Amino acid sequence: MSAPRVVLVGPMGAGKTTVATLLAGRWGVAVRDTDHDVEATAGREISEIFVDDGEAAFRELERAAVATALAEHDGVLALGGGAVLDPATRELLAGHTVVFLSVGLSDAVKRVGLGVGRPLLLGNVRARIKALLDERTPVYEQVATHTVSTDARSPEDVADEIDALLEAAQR
Ligand SMILES: Nc1ncnc2c1ncn2[C@@H]1O[C@H](COP(=O)(O)OP(=O)(O)O)[C@@H](O)[C@H]1O
Ligand SMILES: O=C(O)C1=C[C@@H](OP(=O)(O)O)[C@@H](O)[C@H](O)C1
Ligand SMILES: [Mg+2]
Repeated sequence: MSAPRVVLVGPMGAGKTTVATLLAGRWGVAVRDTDHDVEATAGREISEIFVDDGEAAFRELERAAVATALAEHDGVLALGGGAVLDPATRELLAGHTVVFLSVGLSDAVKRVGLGVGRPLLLGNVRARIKALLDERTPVYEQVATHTVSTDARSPEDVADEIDALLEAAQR
């Protein structure tokens, strides 16, 4: 049975997609991102799925995408920021190496800009991110085997820490 070498979770703007790509390049393994898988399955962008069918429909596609990726992907896997809200997904994550990329409000706001392409940030981006961080941080902590802070750090620096953490865990 294969399992991802590492699964990255955390809020929008934590750098999951960016750091997953960096790590996979370093390790010479494939990268997978459940947001991309959902878009490929639906044949539409995430913002279109939200507008056309609503968030619940997106979450159902996301739940299936995460389950498939956890079962068949053996490289680096980035989840969308809200994937861990699903209890079945949290159960599936048990036993995997899961890194919570944490980010504070001000860095997250800088990184997502106007939030284009992230429908949950429509309106007041700062207020939306604050609410999501408050609500979800305990859930990220619950599923994570490791936590890495990304505030004021480059993606390369974050990837270095994950690399070192996993190497130490294998020893
Ligand atoms: N450590 C970092 N420092 C500064 N900018 C970053 C960092 N990580 C990611 N970014 C930038 O922030 C934005 C969001 O990154 P992304 O990887 O899409 O995050 P996520 O997938 O967690 O939502 C991108 O423009 C990316 O280049
Ligand atoms: O936090 C969320 O609920 C979401 C995060 C997004 O992914 P990123 O965390 O990669 O931006 C994407 O799945 C969707 O817009 C919803
Ligand atoms: Mg992403």
